[in-house]
Amino acid sequence: MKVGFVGWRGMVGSVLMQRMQEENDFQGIADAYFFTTSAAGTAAPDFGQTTKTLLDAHNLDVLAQMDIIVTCQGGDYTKAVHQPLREQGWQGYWIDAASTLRMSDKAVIVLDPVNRPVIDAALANGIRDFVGGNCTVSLMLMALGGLFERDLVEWATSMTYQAASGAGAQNMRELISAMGAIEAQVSSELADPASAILAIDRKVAEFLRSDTYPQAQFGVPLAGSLIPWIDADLGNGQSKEEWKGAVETNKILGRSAHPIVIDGLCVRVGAMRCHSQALTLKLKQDLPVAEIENILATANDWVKVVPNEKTASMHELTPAAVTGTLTVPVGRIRKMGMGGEYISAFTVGDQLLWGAAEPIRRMLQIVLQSK
Ligand SMILES: NC(=O)C1=CN([C@@H]2O[C@H](COP(=O)(O)OP(=O)(O)OC[C@H]3O[C@@H](n4cnc5c(N)ncnc54)[C@H](OP(=O)(O)O)[C@@H]3O)[C@@H](O)[C@H]2O)C=CC1
Ligand SMILES: N[C@@H](CC(=O)OP(=O)(O)O)C(=O)O
Repeated sequence: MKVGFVGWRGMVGSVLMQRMQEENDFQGIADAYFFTTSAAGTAAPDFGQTTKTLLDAHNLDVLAQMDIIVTCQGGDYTKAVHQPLREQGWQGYWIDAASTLRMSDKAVIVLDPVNRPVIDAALANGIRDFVGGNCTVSLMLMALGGLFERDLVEWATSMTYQAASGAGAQNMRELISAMGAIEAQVSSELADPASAILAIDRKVAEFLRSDTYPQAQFGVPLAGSLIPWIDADLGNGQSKEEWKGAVETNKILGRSAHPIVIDGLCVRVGAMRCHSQALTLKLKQDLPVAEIENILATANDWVKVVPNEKTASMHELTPAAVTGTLTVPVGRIRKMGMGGEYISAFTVGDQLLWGAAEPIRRMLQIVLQSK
């Protein structure tokens, strides 16, 4: 099988390459090819493949020679290349991290620990386009998939705390720069234990509202603040990120015809690469918390139920604890005051791993093993 990689050096692509190396995935690929939109003909990364130069990612004739194309290049690239390639008769597998094709009837959203039967049925039916889900959706389903799998959820609402990485590499840099810039405003006052906290606070507030605060990427301050809107304004009061929560979840679960109501608010916070979300779920039954925890804990190999206690929650249920790992902890599970069917949950996950690269990596393995 000839496998072409596009977008391998971007943030998501780099995490994908890192994971493929960790899992020795390249050993199972007879022929790997690396593409570029900017530097065709220069040296390719060395993952043991025979072709050592980068190929032009816009050359349809070269792309058409691939059996599988894996792209983390982004939605504009998918828009420019996917349809023309299909129109010229290419029958290969297209595995994509971008959102462009997710809601297409000809594409499946992949998250195999949750929807392997949907993926297998699609492969059997000749589907060739497989797309990773929105990071927030994938992480929510990795955490709470057990309840959805057993059809126990009547409705769910999520309030998210999304990391800077979801907006891109430059946004992560801006967050760190802004953190440093805030500290620099008041470093002398901080060094003096006798300085007045309200004077420090006033200086920080002035800086947050000033033109010198670094905000070229986000447009407004993130460090020392938050941004209660992610992605496009759909014009109906909902953000596109919030819309994805419902449509993608139901598509992943293969129940778009009988959708579960899912809605919430998506908020950007000053975390680096872990998305967190607080959920309220109405279950169809009044189940004991221990049974709910057991259903969640046994749903896949990566979810980890954190006891609803202060110490465990503070140490195990945070971006600081989870970043860079494949573990998806879920905790703060308790019955809410509204009644026995209403439960709360809080979950954290690395949005570059299960939120982006890992479902793509695993889908490539599934296709390779199906041949
Ligand atoms: N960020 C996220 O959280 C998620 C992103 N996605 C999807 O993945 C797509 C890619 O996202 P992301 O990885 O953040 O994008 P990046 O901006 O990091 O990378 C995209 C491309 O930019 C080019 N590029 C230009 N300059 C550089 C540089 N200095 N370092 C690395 N690459 C550079 C590369 O293409 P070339 O080599 O051809 O020049 C690279 O493949 C998104 O558009 C989105 O569709 C999906 C889920 C989550
Ligand atoms: N929108 C997500 C990141 C992302 O890339 O999402 P999508 O793959 O659905 O475009 C965020 O900002 O956190």
